[in-house]
Amino acid sequence: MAKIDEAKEMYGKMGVDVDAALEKLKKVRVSMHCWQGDDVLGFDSTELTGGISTTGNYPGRASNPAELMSDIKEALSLIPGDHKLNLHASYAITKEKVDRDKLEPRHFKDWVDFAKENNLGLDFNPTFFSHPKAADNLTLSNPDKSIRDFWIEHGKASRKIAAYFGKELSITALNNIWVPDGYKDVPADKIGPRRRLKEALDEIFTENYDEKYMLDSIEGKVFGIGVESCTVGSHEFYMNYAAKNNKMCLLDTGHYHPTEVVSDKISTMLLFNEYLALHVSRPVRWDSDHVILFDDELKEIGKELVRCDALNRVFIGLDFFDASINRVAAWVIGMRNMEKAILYGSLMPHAALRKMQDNADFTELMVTLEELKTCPFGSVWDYYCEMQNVPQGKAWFDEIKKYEQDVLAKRQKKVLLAV
Ligand SMILES: C[C@H](O)[C@H](O)[C@@H](O)C(=O)CO
Ligand SMILES: [Mn+2]
Repeated sequence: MAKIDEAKEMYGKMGVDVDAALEKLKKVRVSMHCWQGDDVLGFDSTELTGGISTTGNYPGRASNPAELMSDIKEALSLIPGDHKLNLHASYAITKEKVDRDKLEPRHFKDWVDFAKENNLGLDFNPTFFSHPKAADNLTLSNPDKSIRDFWIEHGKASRKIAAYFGKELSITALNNIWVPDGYKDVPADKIGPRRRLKEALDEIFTENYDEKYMLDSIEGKVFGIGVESCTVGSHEFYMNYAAKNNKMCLLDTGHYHPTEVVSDKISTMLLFNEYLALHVSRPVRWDSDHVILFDDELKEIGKELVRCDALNRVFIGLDFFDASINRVAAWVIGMRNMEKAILYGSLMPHAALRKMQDNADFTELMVTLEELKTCPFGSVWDYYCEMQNVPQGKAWFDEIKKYEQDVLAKRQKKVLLAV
């Protein structure tokens, strides 16, 4: 008997329809973040600021649009399904010298063409860091009105660009605002900066866009490097702002206290909001942005998205950046793991489990959950990869090694020759 037939039989005995689970997974577009490919540098700056950092010096970093696109294509060829690409404003492709407040849709036309060629949706993020006007980590909350106005214009420009993506691709684009604003040491005034951030957001959001094309999200955080004592855009700030202004909250799994888990927040957010956005990351002791693994918390997130029937209400994006390993492999590992987590969550008899809980059959609930853990998940995942014409098991890594030898290593050589 083929492995997949054995798996279908075993899952069937647990009350799970494997084919239905695979159909569900096929429809999910995960947003792959472009910034894993170049250590978040973008094309308009040479230094990463904003309280985030990459560590490592693995050879072959993409340093121009052609290289980044080539690496993204390589990664996509090893990831099952059709997805989205998440861009930052710092990745505009233009020969003009254009500052961030003056960015226009045309500066992203090459990305739209790329998305069309590769069957991708696009998401967008204004870039409020790695810029001289963000040098002291105060952008939309800066006491200096001229700096605030610059960033407000950037926020407005980014919404227009996101709406252009949505219209061109017929896939709603998410425009996510994250600002690094905060204070290294105990501030004397917290309500002032938060009021300025609130008013700046109000200005950014004055124009209405068709929700078919673009939706806004706002991303809070506990702290960043250099702004350890106060983050202006905290979780509570954005949760309240979003509720009052009909905006979407974006929960980054690395942006909470170490014992808090985002998987436990999803159901609450879904009860009070039509949509939710995620940045799936892996915090190791802090917001370290490690590559996501198929670990317990990722499985919990996958389970929650499925059992809340929320796969069409949650914008799933990834957010990690590791410069210590092959960057293309990092994308493939993370994207495949996110998909595995959704599949894992789909291979569970949720209605029956819910009934056990409601009937206080906690013993049977525990027994069933434990048995599910040893069901042949791997055979179903391999089958999905085969259906989607991407390598199964570890075979995808052979392709990465070849790409490293043929493409990435040559980039490094070019740099050495130039030295
Ligand atoms: C580059 C991203 O936009 C950034 O990581 C942001 O989303 C974040 O999570 C900052 O900690
Ligand atoms: Mn994030």
